[in-house]
Amino acid sequence: MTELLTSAQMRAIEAAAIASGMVTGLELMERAGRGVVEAIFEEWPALRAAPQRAVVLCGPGNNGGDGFVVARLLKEWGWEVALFLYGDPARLPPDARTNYLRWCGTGEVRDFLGEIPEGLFDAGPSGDGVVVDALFGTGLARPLDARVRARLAEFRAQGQFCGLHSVAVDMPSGIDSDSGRFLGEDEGWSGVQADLCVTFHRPRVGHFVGEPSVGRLVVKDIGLDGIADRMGRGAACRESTSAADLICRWSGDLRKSGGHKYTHGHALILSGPPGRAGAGRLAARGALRIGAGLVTLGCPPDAMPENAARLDAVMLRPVADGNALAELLVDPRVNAVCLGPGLGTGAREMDLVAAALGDAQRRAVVLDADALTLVARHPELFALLHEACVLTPHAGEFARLFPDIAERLAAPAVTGPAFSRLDATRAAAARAGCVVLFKGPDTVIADPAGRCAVNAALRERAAPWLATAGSGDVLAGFIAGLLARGFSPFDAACTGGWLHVEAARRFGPGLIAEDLPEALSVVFRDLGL
Ligand SMILES: NC(=O)C1=CN([C@@H]2O[C@H](COP(=O)(O)OP(=O)(O)OC[C@H]3O[C@@H](n4cnc5c(N)ncnc54)[C@H](OP(=O)(O)O)[C@@H]3O)[C@@H](O)[C@H]2O)[C@@H](O)CC1
Ligand SMILES: [K+]
Repeated sequence: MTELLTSAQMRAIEAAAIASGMVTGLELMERAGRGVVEAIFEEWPALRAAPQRAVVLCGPGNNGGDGFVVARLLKEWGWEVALFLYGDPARLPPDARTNYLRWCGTGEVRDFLGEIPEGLFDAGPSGDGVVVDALFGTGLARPLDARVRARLAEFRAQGQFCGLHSVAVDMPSGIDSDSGRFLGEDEGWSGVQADLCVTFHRPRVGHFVGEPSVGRLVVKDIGLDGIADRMGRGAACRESTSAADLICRWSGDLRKSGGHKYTHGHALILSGPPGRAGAGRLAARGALRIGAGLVTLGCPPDAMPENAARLDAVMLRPVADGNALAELLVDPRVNAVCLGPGLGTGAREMDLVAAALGDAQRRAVVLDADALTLVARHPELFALLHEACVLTPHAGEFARLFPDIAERLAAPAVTGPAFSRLDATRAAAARAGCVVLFKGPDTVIADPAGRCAVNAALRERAAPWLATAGSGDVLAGFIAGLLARGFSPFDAACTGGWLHVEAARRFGPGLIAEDLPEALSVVFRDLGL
């Protein structure tokens, strides 16, 4: 797992490091600038071969300070560097001002809003180069002024047109680092995507949620590791607990060590009427493949022949109504229930949801798709949610369940830190009193206590093939299977989500939902299980 930080947490860590005397702000800035230059050469090794051209855009704060360092270091490499400053040099913060003065000893400072010199974007002597955006980083507090935005877009676009790589320092300017959202009324504006974004110490939440328009993200060490631990019991330490975990590994133990089938739990998947039971079967197969010892599909009696013809290892039971479900749940070995995929939203299904949630044992329940619609429609069902439940809404279902939270998330972000998908999911989990997995390429999982994780399928971990019918049904089954195996609701949601993306990535193009459970065995083998 990788820890993600908010901008306030990052500031607290930096401030604590500086206050402890272990490093100065100027040293951190030097390391940051050096990190950016290293990342540029690592990303495009050919740039090392001969001097190139750089256009460096510096802003009025310490992000601009990093830009002055980058400009100076590239100039030392013999590059042609043109530097543009937005803001008054006399008002730069002290470390940025020091680096401004160092730069002034070697090169010219041009006005960011002034004329763009002719031929500026002609590639360097070897036909290559970079445009470095060091206008704003974690200090962005409000939307960019229209002139700044237009000029930044012009720099990026012309640079891209002329074949220069686009590099953002810490965050592409204009994006709020806590939410990944563009600040401003017309949120969709993004200028041109940065090919490379170089951040420091730990990634920020905004690098993984929202729409961070970054081709590749590199995190450079600037010597702050362990600072929160070393600070001991100080306030900065408490402030710097992580905002979220990016799931890079599974969070629970997936190994199966001996025992018999009941040792690994029994998941019950409720399915819908004849002709609509495929979604339930997909969920059931997912639950079985992920390692539940037993999986039963409970379907309306008239759907028995269809399901019997399609199932082997998955067991089948008729479940006519809520009473029939309650009878099944008398067996304490049935320890996880999944409702939603292809279920329907009629009286029987409402009864089933009520029976599953009202069960005295308070066993683990995954609610997806139609079950979420029912819970959104009927406050009496919502009131039955408890801490062993997992809700897996996509954006539409989320808006039906939590309309005011969704509205707040959809409203333009005009000040930083802006309301993020993380904030929204946390608020939803607190209100529902259970784990919420808010689906998207930047899936967020939160529990009612505020614990939060991001399962980002972005950039090198992108899995566009997951946008296929039935893939959500399999995810619900994965989570149900892990709950049956004894994972906590939060770990089941995190691990299920992580494996879902990994399975899709292993299979790749051409993926359909049926392939997801089958691809799990390859993922497990790669994990050494
Ligand atoms: N701290 C450290 O030790 C290290 C920090 N590092 C680097 O520092 C960066 C953070 O620096 P930072 O806090 O100075 O914020 P930054 O992003 O430069 O902007 C602040 C300035 O912008 C202004 N401003 C804000 N919004 C605006 C707008 N829309 N339009 C116009 N102006 C606007 C704001 O003005 P004000 O809001 O006060 O009017 C203020 O002047 C961080 O991203 C990393 O790159 C690294 O060197 C590692 C060590
Ligand atoms: K920037």
